[in-house]
Amino acid sequence: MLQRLGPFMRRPAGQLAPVVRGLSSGSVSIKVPLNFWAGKRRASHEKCIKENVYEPATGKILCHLEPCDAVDVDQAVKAAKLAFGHWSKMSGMERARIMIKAAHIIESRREEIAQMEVIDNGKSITEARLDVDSARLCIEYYAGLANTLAGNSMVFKPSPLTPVTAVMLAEIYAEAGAPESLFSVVQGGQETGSLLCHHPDVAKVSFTGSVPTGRKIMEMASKGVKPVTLELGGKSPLLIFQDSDLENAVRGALMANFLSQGQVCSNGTRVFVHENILPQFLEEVVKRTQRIEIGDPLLDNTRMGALVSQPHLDKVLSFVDQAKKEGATVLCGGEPFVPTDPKLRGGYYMTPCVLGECKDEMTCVREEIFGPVMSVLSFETEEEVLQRANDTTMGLAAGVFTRDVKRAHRVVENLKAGSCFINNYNITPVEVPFGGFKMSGIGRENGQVTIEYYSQLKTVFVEMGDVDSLF
Ligand SMILES: NC(=O)c1ccc[n+]([C@@H]2O[C@H](COP(=O)([O-])OP(=O)(O)OC[C@H]3O[C@@H](n4cnc5c(N)ncnc54)[C@H](O)[C@@H]3O)[C@@H](O)[C@H]2O)c1
Ligand SMILES: O=CCc1c[nH]c2ccc(O)cc12
Repeated sequence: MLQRLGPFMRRPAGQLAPVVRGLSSGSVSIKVPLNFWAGKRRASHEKCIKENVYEPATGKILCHLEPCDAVDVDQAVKAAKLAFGHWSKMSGMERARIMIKAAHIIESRREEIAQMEVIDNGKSITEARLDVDSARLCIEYYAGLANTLAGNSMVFKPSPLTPVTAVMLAEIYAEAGAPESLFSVVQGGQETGSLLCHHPDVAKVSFTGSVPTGRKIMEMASKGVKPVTLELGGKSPLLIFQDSDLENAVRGALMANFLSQGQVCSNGTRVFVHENILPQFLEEVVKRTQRIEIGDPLLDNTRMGALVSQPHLDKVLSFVDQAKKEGATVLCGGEPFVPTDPKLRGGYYMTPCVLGECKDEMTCVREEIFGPVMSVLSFETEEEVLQRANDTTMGLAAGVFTRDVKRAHRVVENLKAGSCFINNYNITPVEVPFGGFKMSGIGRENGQVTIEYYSQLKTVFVEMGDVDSLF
């Protein structure tokens, strides 16, 4: 449980809380360059047009993004190629030691990294601390496997909306003793992304993003016959049967919809509830949704921060308008939210929304919204709900709430999704593979199997005797 304690929370007697310089929303302005390769932060080589990056919590300019052009990308990739040479010559044990050191640095800077992630992304500090813990656990887990494996170097392009914390990770690996450019960061949008996909020295492309962009990535990678891992979008179903523990089903539905302001790929946004328990479910889910504390994401009691950008907030709100036009009922939320604190007034907040009387053909039920909008649908039979749950082009995750173990297993066996949850939702431990069926993606992240997606198999035949020739 220790990993879940933040410095402002209760900790075991005798353990000192780390001293953390606290950031506050609206107080940060980043002037240092955000690209990183060959051992240091770098500006783009050309005086390119800088793009404003905004702090979601306040709408203030946080920093300026200098997109990397072909020369920058080429430098970063060439440097990564050199790093790969050094890294592959190190023993598994040496590589594992560096990874463990990086994990320790992350642990010691937990609060600082989490606060910067909040400023960058807009999510609550409580979630950001858990994300930092996940990152550390992930590195520790793979360090445990590294002893027996070959390694890779990586050039990472973050979303242009959240460019800040990836560079911190690059600095941490460098501090931990990784070869120069083992993990590099190039900033930019689709042009920079496409330069990476096309670069002849990039041997593998791993992409996290939407289905339409994923399709373009696959197309670009196909030109160089490069393998791809695609972690794409979802429209995942959550099935709540009549015999479920209603209290836990409601908790599960909230966890399935409102983490990170609903900006989670695996969210269970199509909530199918058995018709006999629908009124009780709706009453409770609406009551709890209305109680969600929205506001300054750096405050400990905030449970919902700001969405990632103004255009994205507008898009999510327009999905709610469209749902109303198509006949759904807004049971709560779905409105822009203006916090009372004047410094947050330009932030991208909305009230979490529950839509009732949804039907399968509505836009809110068919399309990924990627915001805090739960669509609730009613069902009668198991057979019917399974057919409707699978009636989607995506298949990232799915969940079922029931007290009947046989039903739970039967339902999960028939759900076409990469991660299935029984009586819970959105649990993603690093030991367990994560990835989608159908258009939700290709390949897996996490777990041992992921190693396969980042490795080449080489078969070597050694003849110890004479060649048995037919000629
Ligand atoms: N399956 C997963 O693990 C997972 C995790 C997080 C998010 N997602 C999905 O990501 C989406 C939200 O993220 P988003 O809005 O950043 O997605 P997006 O597809 O708009 O952008 C993702 C990234 O692709 C880059 N990009 C855009 N067009 C490109 C192009 N033509 N060539 C190369 N790169 C290009 C962007 O700069 C960005 O870095 C949702 O659909 C969500 O479900 C999936
Ligand atoms: O938005 C989706 C993020 C996510 C949640 N759990 C996992 C596990 C592994 C991943 O690669 C992404 C995610």
